[in-house]
Amino acid sequence: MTQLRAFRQQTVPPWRRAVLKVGSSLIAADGGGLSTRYALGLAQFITACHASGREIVLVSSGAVAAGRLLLKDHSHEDTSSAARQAMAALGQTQTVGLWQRLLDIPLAQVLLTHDDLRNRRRYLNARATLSELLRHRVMPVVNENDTVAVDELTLGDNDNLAAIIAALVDADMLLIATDIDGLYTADPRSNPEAEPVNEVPELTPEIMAMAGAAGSSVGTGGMRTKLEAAQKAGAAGIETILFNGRDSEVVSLLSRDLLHGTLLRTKATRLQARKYWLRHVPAVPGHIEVDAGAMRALNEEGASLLPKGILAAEGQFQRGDMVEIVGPGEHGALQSFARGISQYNAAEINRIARCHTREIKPRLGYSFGENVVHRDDLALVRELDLTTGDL
Ligand SMILES: Nc1ncnc2c1ncn2[C@@H]1O[C@H](COP(=O)(O)OP(=O)(O)O)[C@@H](O)[C@H]1O
Ligand SMILES: N[C@@H](CCC(=O)OP(=O)(O)O)C(=O)O
Repeated sequence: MTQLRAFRQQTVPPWRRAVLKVGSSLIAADGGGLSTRYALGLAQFITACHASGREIVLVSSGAVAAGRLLLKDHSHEDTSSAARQAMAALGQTQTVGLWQRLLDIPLAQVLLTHDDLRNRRRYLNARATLSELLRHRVMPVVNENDTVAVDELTLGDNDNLAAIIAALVDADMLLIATDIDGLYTADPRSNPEAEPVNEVPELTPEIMAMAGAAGSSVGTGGMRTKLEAAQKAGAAGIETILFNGRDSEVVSLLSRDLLHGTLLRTKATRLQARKYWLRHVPAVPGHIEVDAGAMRALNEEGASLLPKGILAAEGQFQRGDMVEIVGPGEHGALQSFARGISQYNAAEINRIARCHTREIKPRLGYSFGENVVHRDDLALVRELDLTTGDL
């Protein structure tokens, strides 16, 4: 490739929690199996972030590329789903092993499919697991569960998965490490005139049209899936940066929040994005009725809803459903004052209503946590300007 114009240096917006996506091209460079060559610099970056109290969820590709060499009769031509899935299963342990060797941080392997994340209950379960891991300062290492995800494997879409995970864990930033310096106005591998794009204020169709396919034999989605990921993250109010994980200087500068790459901004704020979502997810029939104390705590103190303040649940809703929350209104009538995602189904709520949180487990035999509706999943009617509040 001829010499391209360099990206200018810019400052990375402040962040505390980020999803770092590392492409196959970085940990298993073209056909050669796993290698520490580029992973080492990225591991140093992760270590520096961890040491400064930042949290990283690592979305690491590379299982197929790593597994390919380990299959006895490995053949680059054998691209059947079953062969790629076998490679992925074999390569996955190697990939996590590689990161564990390079990092003195406890790692937890998390394998997910897009289907899992479309299912509300599994989405909540994944979110609870990831936040518990982060709370314990364990770094989740996420990949697609290739063994069962045929579509995803053909699409090879860890970029989009990383964006969904960023929204799931409420990250401040999505960091995508790849084998090229950033976004160019065209694929520089076929267009030597391509210009670097340092900053994208908004992902317009013109920007999306700049993206071409993958550049290496192991990478899959190319720039297109990275821009799609930035779009998804942006809709959730999360900004994305694209940088070259092969360039040790670029990676080391990133530890000092200096970027040589592309910053993809978003106009949505995190709060707006969440409120938008809470406003647009339809509530299921039914509600949770709370007492005056809980109503006040939710309305005035920004509290989560605990079982203690709940009087009853009405309807047949499931864990993960969006439900109305009602409390005492004027003249003894019930008033709908909030809505949120319930962590328990209606029957479970009726068994734990009025209880102290420590009673949840003894009563149900299990627990999905102390909050029936977490503050992050709750919007007050007055914030949403939804209705007059009448049921
Ligand atoms: N407009 C563009 N700007 C930069 N890279 C592009 C562009 N269009 C396509 N590409 C290609 O996308 C590749 C990165 O994607 P990919 O190979 O899937 O990597 P990864 O394994 O990191 O996901 C680059 O190497 C480059 O050839
Ligand atoms: N899940 C697959 C690859 C998925 C993928 O998106 O790959 P890449 O384009 O290199 O990020 C694997 O681990 O090999």
